[in-house]
Amino acid sequence: MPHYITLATCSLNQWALDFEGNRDRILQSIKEAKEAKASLRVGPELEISGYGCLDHFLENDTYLHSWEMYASILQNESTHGILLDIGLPIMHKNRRYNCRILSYDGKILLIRPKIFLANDGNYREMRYFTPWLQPQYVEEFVLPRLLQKITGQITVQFGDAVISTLDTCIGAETCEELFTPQAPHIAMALDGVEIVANSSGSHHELRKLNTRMDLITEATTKCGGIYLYSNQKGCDGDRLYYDGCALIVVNGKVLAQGSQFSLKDVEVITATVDLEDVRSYRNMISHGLQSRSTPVYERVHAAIELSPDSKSFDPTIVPTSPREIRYHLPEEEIAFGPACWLWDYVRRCKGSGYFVPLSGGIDSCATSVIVFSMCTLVVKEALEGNEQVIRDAQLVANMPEGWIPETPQELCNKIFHTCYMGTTNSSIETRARSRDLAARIGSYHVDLNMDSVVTALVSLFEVVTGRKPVFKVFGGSQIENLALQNIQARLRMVLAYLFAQLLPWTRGRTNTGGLLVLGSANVDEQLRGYLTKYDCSSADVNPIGGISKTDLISFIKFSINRFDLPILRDFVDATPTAELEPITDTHVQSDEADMGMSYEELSIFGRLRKVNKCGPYSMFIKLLHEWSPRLTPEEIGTKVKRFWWFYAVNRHKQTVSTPSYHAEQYSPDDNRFDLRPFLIDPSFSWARKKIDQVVETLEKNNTSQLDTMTVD
Ligand SMILES: Nc1ncnc2c1ncn2[C@@H]1O[C@H](COP(=O)(O)OP(=O)(O)OC[C@H]2O[C@@H]([n+]3cccc(C(=O)O)c3)[C@H](O)[C@@H]2O)[C@@H](O)[C@H]1O
Ligand SMILES: Nc1ncnc2c1ncn2[C@@H]1O[C@H](COP(=O)(O)OP(=O)(O)OP(=O)(O)O)[C@@H](O)[C@H]1O
Ligand SMILES: NC(=O)CC[C@H](N)C(=O)O
Repeated sequence: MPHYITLATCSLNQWALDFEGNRDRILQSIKEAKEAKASLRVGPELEISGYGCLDHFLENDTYLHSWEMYASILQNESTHGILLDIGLPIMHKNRRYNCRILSYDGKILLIRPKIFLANDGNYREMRYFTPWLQPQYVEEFVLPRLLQKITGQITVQFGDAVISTLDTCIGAETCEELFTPQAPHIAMALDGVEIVANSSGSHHELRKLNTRMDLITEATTKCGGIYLYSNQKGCDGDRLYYDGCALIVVNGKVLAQGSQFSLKDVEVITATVDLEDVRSYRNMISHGLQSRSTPVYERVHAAIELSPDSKSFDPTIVPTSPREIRYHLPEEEIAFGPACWLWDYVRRCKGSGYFVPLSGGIDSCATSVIVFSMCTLVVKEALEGNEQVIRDAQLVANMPEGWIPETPQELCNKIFHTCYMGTTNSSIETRARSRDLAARIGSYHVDLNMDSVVTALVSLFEVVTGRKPVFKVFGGSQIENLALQNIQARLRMVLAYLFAQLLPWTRGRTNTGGLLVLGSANVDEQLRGYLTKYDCSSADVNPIGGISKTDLISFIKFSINRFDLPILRDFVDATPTAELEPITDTHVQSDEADMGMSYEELSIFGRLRKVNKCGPYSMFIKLLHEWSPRLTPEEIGTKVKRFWWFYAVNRHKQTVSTPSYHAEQYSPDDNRFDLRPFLIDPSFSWARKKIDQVVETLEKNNTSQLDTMTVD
């Protein structure tokens, strides 16, 4: 006889410290879960405070307000009649824990603290929370008086227990715990827990979703059981975009999957599952054998039924069928992730739109296409009647109630401003590409010449010092050549802020704020330091600062058809150039020639440095194997040494790099992700000696095979 149970999980666009907004989204998700007749609802990690509060988790107010919001949820009778699993930070015995509270009908059943905290890459949970670290251990927790009054309970269980209802058993695993070698769901499954609810705050990274999906499907393929995955979504106040993708999986098969990128603040997914499927799947010898030696969880008994009475067959309850997992292409991830992040950013900071210096090159073009993608998403959602999106669009565009944008171009024209800032070194091609792209996406475009400003500053310098710098092509030194480039680049930044502040005013919008300036330095040029400090790379936010040049080019190619922008073909075909040096018959500036390495090589160096944690010497050894015999050991050594040289001399630029959407595993973001000193001896003298020694030995032996030699 089947035992059908309907379960709900969700993705919520929570915002750090937006206690009331977060509470309202939680209430909405509970409402939708109940409407779908679900008997259990799980929400994202720390959903009451928002996951990304960072050092605000050290403030007692965060704990107080979280309890206050939680109390208002429990008090609200519309939240009764469903088992709730809600995330919030809790103080216990003067220690701060990352917790979930399981409750039913206004009574708390269990507080489950996170056992294994996330503490690598972007995560620093150990800075704010104490890990519970003791699986299966439970203590008593005295409720705050506010909660005592509401629940009539004085103490509740606090620790790693599970909930036993009249018909099934439910356990909680929190985000990172799924990623650990000995994940809690294993012991829980072996001890008879049938439903594992995972509450997460997990961010987007290009090509990462399958790691999460593989872990969940593998967990339930091996252990059997139902896995309910909930995740935060959106920009909650930082460089990360949490990418939702709530999931319901049973015995390795996906039954429901939420969207990874969307502008819906609340997204609930549900599935109806037969508990008997779990029981028969687990009827395997190996499962039975290992269950004899597994630890036993304390059970908190709740006299409630989550599945309807199985004696009376109800033909209206239909089990959900399995479906394929859906993944986006990396190009789609670039189109939608940063676009959703930008929308949250501009609406949450009550901005009037964005401004980008549009050069006619790939990077600022990609930035503009991402803004266009944002407008496409907003218009689609508005036309489908999403009230929140309509309200936000009216506020950002400074339009009256009742206005709904009908095309992405219409919205773009109101909120997106592009500006070509030409000099005598600019070409007609880049100017035309900027103008044509702007016309196609509908942005409000300004085309200006700034030679008079550059000349004014250089003349001032001449008057003060009596010296006149000249470009290298006209006989100047390297130092003069760089200074003349940098002054153009830096003045563009000053003009960008001036125009961003005043353009809305020139368009008659006197009662709105300025525009946010977008930067468009990609991950590779930041890593190499191929940018002028405090030029257009110094902006308010940068949607592509975590994306590699090679991925950006694929994204632009993909966008030609995806967004019907044939003009993008011209951007792809053009050679990347800064256009800061005079063009002569024999000289046209080019990025890769300037940098002394290709963008493809930069991606390889970047990955080895950050992801594989290589220093110069081990990077050289790895590349020796990969690049021989195409390159000689000496050539490989020279490339590696050159990369580390430029990385080190330019590292200081990362300390002021514009906050970027985190997208890439090898991001050099100094402020959150890639913590390094910024005063580094670029010669790496000892590593250099070791590299030279290997090169010398290999050349003496006339071989590129490392295994035929020994090095000290
Ligand atoms: N160790 C250190 N710690 C802290 N700050 C340090 C520093 N060393 C220099 N600095 C500061 O940094 C300044 C040097 O940096 P910066 O002014 O940026 O100048 P710099 O890095 O010397 O030159 C700019 C680089 O960007 C390239 N570029 C220029 C323009 C456009 C593009 C493009 O992508 O299209 C590329 C150009 O070819 C060159 O490689 C120094 O004057 C000093 O103020
Ligand atoms: N002529 C220009 N007009 C407007 N903005 C410019 C111009 N040249 C450069 N910029 C701005 O300065 C940024 C850095 O300039 P740079 O020449 O280094 O371009 P890049 O990093 O190769 O990017 P892109 O591919 O967008 O040209 C550009 O992304 C753009 O925002
Ligand atoms: N909040 C967490 O525990 C997140 C950690 C996990 N490694 C992730 O990226 O999803």
